[in-house]
Amino acid sequence: MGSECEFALKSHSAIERGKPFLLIIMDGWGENLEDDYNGVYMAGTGFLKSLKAGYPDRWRTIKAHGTAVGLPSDADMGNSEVGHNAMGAGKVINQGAALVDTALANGNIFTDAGFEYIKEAFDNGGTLHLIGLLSDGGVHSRYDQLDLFMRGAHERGANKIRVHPLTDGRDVPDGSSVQFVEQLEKDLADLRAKGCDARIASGGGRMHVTMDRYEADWKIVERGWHAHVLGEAPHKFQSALEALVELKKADPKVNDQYYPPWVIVDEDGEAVGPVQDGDAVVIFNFRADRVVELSKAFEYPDFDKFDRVRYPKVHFVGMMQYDGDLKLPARYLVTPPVIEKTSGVYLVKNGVRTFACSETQKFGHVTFFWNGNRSGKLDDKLETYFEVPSDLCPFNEKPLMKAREIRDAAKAAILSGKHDYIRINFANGDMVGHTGVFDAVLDACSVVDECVKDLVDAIDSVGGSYMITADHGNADDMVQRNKKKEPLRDENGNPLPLTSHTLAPVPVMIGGPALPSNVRFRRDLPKAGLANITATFMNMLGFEAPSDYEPTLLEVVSV
Ligand SMILES: O=C(O)[C@H](O)COP(=O)(O)O
Ligand SMILES: [Mn+2]
Ligand SMILES: [Mn+2]
Repeated sequence: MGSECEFALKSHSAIERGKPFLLIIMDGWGENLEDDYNGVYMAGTGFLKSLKAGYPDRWRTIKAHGTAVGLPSDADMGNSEVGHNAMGAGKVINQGAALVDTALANGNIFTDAGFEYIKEAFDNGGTLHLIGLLSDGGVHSRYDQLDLFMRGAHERGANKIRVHPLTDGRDVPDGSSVQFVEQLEKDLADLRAKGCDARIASGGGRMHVTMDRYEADWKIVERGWHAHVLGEAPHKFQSALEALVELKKADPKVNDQYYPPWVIVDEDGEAVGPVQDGDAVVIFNFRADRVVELSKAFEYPDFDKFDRVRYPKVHFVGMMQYDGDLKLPARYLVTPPVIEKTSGVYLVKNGVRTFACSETQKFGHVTFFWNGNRSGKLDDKLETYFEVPSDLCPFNEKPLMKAREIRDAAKAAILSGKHDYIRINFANGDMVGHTGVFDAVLDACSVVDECVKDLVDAIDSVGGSYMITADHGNADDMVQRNKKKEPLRDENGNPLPLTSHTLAPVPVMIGGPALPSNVRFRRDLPKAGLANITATFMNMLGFEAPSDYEPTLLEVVSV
């Protein structure tokens, strides 16, 4: 971590150290068009609305999407990984999606060590398996990257390819899985025409099969292992399209996110693509959180989270290395972004006592992503990380999620006097927003408003200060729209739900008795983004921020 003095921070000129500082991230909470489809606006969010009266001195918005958070283009919506990385690090980091684009464009993805390793497998007759999220959402993966990679791999010797797609409906509209599977079938047919035995082998919906995160429910990964590796699933079909159509016919409640696992079989009922000894396996997601668990199942000989039944000896790589501390996986195609000297590192070196808390679904966001994709604590003595276990159901069924439990834990931390910096994430706007169920989103946003108010009251009572912000939009727009921004409807006239994040900016609000009255938001940073909040909250903790961080949003005015 370098020498202590390298990390020593100067005191801030106007804000003193010593009073507790509360940082709240409202996940999936953008500032958007105030109409009937804006869940944040339509919900009982009176407290947060009242803070807007602080505009422009203590309430403003910042960018949370596209190039402002290191994504390839301004058409890319923000997401938790890039958002929490930026807020934790104080810098705009060229993110996984962009790094994979570059590696495909300059060809390095096919010459680096990771590819050499899988090539050994298919040069010796092994099948190349590709497992990952099938969409153009650009949050965990992108279809064009998969397509370019498959073609490039075939040109370099992969003669048998099996794709194991997970349907999305979360970063893209529900129902779009059919188009993506059709596109994939077309591209696989092109490969077959070139002599490659290329097929879809198994799949399922991302929230039910394979893509669990933060060990919320290993059963999800187990289902994926059975389908992708063992070639076993309760539902067997001769084509992926048939799987999507028939499974939906059998249960209309099934959607892209929650398709059960399925396997493609030949005329004899044999699975067409189980993973065998000597095969190559690639996870083509670039984002870590939802593929760490599957990576462990492939990589760890002594894995014990479920019975793998069969553990094939394969050449396994990730699109990226998903966890730099665990070195997981050991082999990967593209080197992940290096995120160093994060705010957490500086703050522990300067003695700040931190309490970080969320529920399981967002726990790694305020710890792992926040600390630049580092697992574990930065300092055992100074930091307390507290996880509230999430429910295991679709979150529209329990839209309050664990907001009140997180509030209670944070309140106790504030009142205890044992922590200088309390950092929490409320998952509701995002996790319920992804379900597309508007009434549930209203409950989700209202409970966040209630809990934020309680915590601001607690911070006031101890003379502290607070910053409330968000990582990207989601609940702020719950309808799909045409180019004129008019809502789209189905054949019965019902609005078509928007399950994905939005491109909206997010609000930032600051206050509390410890914030001197002559400190306010400056007016000269109209294009500020999430990375600008880092220097800002370091100021609120009483420090000048490191000089290479994006500038603070604060200024001190003379009174
Ligand atoms: O993984 C998910 O749930 C979504 O793809 C993105 O949501 P997040 O970036 O808010 O986690
Ligand atoms: Mn998020
Ligand atoms: Mn989300």
